[in-house]
This record gives sequence, C-alpha cells and structure tokens, in this order.
Amino acid sequence: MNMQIGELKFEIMLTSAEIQQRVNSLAAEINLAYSDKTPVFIGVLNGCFMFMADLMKEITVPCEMSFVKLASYEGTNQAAITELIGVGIDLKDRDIIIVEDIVDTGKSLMHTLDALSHVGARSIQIASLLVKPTCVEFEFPMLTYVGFEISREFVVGYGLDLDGKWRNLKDIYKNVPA
Ligand SMILES: O=P(O)(O)OC[C@H]1O[C@H](OP(=O)(O)OP(=O)(O)O)[C@H](O)[C@@H]1O
Ligand code: HPA
Repeated sequence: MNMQIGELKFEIMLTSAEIQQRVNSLAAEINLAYSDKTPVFIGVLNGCFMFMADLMKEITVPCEMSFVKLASYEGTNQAAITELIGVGIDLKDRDIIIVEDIVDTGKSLMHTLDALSHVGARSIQIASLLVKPTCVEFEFPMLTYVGFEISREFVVGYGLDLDGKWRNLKDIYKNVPA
C-alpha cells in the first residue's frame, strides 16, 4: 500500500495488526517485570498518544499515568535547560516507565531523562515503540522495552507526524524514494 504526501512517497511499514501484536507482548513483559510494583507511566506528548493508549489497555498491574510535554529554553550563555510540563504526580521513590513513540537521534529522550534526574525516582525504564539504531547518538541502558528497531527512513502514522499531520493513521508508513 502506497501513499503520496506532496512530493514524498510512503510505503506501509507496519500494519495496525502487527503493531497491536507487538504492543500486547510489550505489555505482557511489563506486567511480569512490575508484578509487585505500582509503576507510573509517563507519556511524552504528542507522538506517544496512540502507543500509550494501546499499551495501557493491556497493563494489568496497578499503575498511575501522566503525560508530559518538553519545553526547552535557550539561555544566552547557558546550555538549553529542559523542563517537563505536566507531570502532576510526586515521583519520589516511584518506579517510572517513560513512554515514547520513537527514539531517533535520542535527543528528546536525553532531555526527558535530564529533567527526571532530580525527582528522586526509585527506578526509570523506557518503553519506545520504535528505535532507529543507526541514528541514535547516545547509549540508553534503560531502554528496555522496544517495539521495533527500524531503519533511518522518516516514518508517519500511529502518532508520528509529518509537519503536524498524519498522526491519526492506524498503520505506520515509511518514506521511500519517489
Ligand atoms: O530522538 P529524537 O531525534 O529526539 O526524535 C524523537 C522525538 O521526536 C518526536 O517528537 P517531537 O519533538 O517532534 O514532538 P511530537 O511528539 O509532538 O511530534 C518524537 O515524538 C520523539 O519524541
Ligand atoms: O521518523 C520520524 N517520523 C516522525 N517523527 C519523528 N521524530 C523523529 N524521527 C521521526
């Protein structure tokens, strides 16, 4: 199945059924690993919304959840300071699972981890539906739950956007040469 967005050509990469099956097995792994815990799932908006919703429906351990947005401020002589807006839960001594749609360069995830480094969590793990191993610029030992390792091509659908659009597609498409 192909799709044309302006000049760009996309081909289906992961069907909704394939995604659901993988999300269910990630949830099963998490249920097992957290059987004696009450984790806090933190979804990083906007891209995570579909993955988070489908994952949470399969989580059977008692848990809390929240969504955050990353806000970056560039100081004149300072490195960018990143703040997480919207957690709303005291994270001290909690077991956190960060939920991301994609780890591409890893910069966003680095910012999220930075922002969470001072909250006094008991543990932090990461669940990302997609990872681009050939693009990631950092090591993430806490990236335990990965849906699919994919190649470098730009992808859209299931929460992932191109210029703010196409997040609503239920399958995931990848950019291919026209
Ligand atoms: O690993 P990276 O190279 O940092 O890219 C991954 C991030 O980029 C996208 O977020 P974006 O900032 O575009 O916001 P969005 O979730 O609202 O689309 C995506 O949702 C990831 O959070
Ligand atoms: O391949 C991608 N698609 C959509 N959003 C993204 N953000 C980082 N990489 C991507």
